[in-house]
Amino acid sequence: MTEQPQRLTLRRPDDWHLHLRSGAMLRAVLPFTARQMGRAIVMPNLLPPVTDTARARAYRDEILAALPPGSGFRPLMTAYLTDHTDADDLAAGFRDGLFTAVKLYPQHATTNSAHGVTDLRTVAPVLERMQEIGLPLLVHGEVTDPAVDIFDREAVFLDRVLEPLLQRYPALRVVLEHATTEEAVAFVRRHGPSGRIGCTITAHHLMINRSHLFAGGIRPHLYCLPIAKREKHRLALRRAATGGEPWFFLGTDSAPHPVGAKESACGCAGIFTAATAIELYAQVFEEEGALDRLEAFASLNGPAFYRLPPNDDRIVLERSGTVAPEPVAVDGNIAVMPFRSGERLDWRVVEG
Ligand SMILES: NC(=O)N[C@@H](CC(=O)O)C(=O)O
Ligand SMILES: [Zn+2]
Ligand SMILES: [Zn+2]
Repeated sequence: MTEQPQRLTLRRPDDWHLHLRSGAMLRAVLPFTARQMGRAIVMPNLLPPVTDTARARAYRDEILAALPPGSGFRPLMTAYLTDHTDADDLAAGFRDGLFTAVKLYPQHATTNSAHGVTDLRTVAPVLERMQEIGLPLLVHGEVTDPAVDIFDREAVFLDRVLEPLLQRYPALRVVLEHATTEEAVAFVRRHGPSGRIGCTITAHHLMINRSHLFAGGIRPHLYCLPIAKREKHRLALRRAATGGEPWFFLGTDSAPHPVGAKESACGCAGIFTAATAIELYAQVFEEEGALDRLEAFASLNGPAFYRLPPNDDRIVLERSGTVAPEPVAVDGNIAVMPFRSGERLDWRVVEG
């Protein structure tokens, strides 16, 4: 039997799917990510959404101003695709290094998606431009057809929307965000070798299945979109994340909401995992006997897809473990609940 490692040194990871929000919420949650991650793809679903270069610049400035002193964290900005997106403005933002990607929210698919795209045909000129200049499209991959069962919305999206999209735009680079099903894993594997598809996997979808949402009563803090699926899907995601294939990479989809908005008759979708993101992934990789593959998933595969260099510096994790924090104060009596709050995790970040 090999001895368990006590310390783990990793090239500093990045978070390729993150919600930072704005104002007091941003100031409360950003330090957690900035402590661990070198960069993050920052989601644009604010109210109002970040739809153009002017808003993205202002949002980036707000994020930079909220960083702890001396932090080297870099936000990578995204544009929220709408029926009215201006392709020239996006292209200028990409050329100037402001935009790293464009985000597709099918209208009403998830939190703050009311301005999302109603029909992909409307944005055809924008997608053509993106494929021409190499600007990646990030997708929330769920159909919004209310006739489709919520647990099937991702799998149906792959057939009805994503496969035709990849065919119609043969050079468009796409990231399927927050994959939750074995169908998504198979889809990404099938297209992965073309080099044009990436896929983020969250820590929580590696840890919970749909039964956890109802364990002993309804668990609003485990509600997110796409919703957690059956156990067989969780196991497929674990094999994908830990299997060493380069098209799967870390994206927490950490999505903070005030506790009151979660613990409600109509609770918001989103799980706040940023406080212990890398610790959660380390735990999963160790359980799968794949700690040696954590660095590729967390720190190398994402930059390779985005054609960026990996981070130069490193973080150190130690087996002494940690306890996921108590609710994090935001403003007045508003707080946000960390995933696994109060529970013990096996690893802790000690340097970085
Ligand atoms: N994942 C979620 O459940 N919620 C995200 C939106 C999203 O990523 O779909 C949010 O902004 O709260
Ligand atoms: Zn989403
Ligand atoms: Zn998200």
